[in-house]
Amino acid sequence: MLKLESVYLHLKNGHEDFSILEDINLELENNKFYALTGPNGGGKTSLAKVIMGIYKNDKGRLIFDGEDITNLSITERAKVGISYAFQNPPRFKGMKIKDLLKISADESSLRAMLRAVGLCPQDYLDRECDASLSGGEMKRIELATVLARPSKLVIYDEPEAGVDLWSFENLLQLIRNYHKKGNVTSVVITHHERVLSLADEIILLADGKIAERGSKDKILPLIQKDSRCCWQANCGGNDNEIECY
Ligand SMILES: Nc1ncnc2c1ncn2[C@@H]1O[C@H](COP(=O)(O)OP(=O)(O)OP(=O)(O)O)[C@@H](O)[C@H]1O
Repeated sequence: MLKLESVYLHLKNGHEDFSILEDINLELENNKFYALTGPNGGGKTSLAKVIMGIYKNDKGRLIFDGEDITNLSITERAKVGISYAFQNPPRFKGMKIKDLLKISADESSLRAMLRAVGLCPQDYLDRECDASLSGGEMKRIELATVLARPSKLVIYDEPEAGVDLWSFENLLQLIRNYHKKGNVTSVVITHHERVLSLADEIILLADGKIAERGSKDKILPLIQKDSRCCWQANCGGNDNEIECY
């Protein structure tokens, strides 16, 4: 359903150019539940943003259901059925939560959408989507908007981030139920073992490259051995110098 062919991404920070993704070749199958994991900074969010069209890849092609979507905008990709739930959902000062929800669903279902993610409609519908919402509240509201619309591919970027442990299992159940309705491919970017254990397949992304893919039993031991997933405190150099090694 989605095929990435030799995808590269560079990003500029000031005058410096950084290679973020390198020669990504990846095929996702219809109706499968994937976990995308790997070390911090490995490129998971960047890959999700390339698929959603938020970042434009420098080289390579993206094929979705047989159609070349490489040059489609974010809106056009949303229209063909690709959805992305951000790691840090954007805030919209001046916009009420009910207006954000109305983008995905009709007025009659707004209350049910909020209840489904464990928020009381009376407390939230008229609040603004601004910085006054906690990180976990904003994650739930965004999940509600994503799950309210039909998608063929949904990428959830660290749905566990900022969500309390009591609620996370319920949110995960919502994601699973949406997946089980069928005709949808789910990709959950995660560091959470519980999510890894539910996935049909785990994809390990490290250093901007697909390092491995397979079952939890195959991937978890590899992460412990992969030098790119190591703790970098001993990178050489001394604390008064910039250069290491
Ligand atoms: N605008 C940018 N300019 C330069 N480097 C960037 C930019 N945006 C991201 N990066 C770098 O790209 C790399 C990949 O970042 P990304 O957020 O995709 O990683 P990640 O695997 O999602 O990490 P995490 O597990 O911490 O969420 C990181 O080293 C990050 O510092």
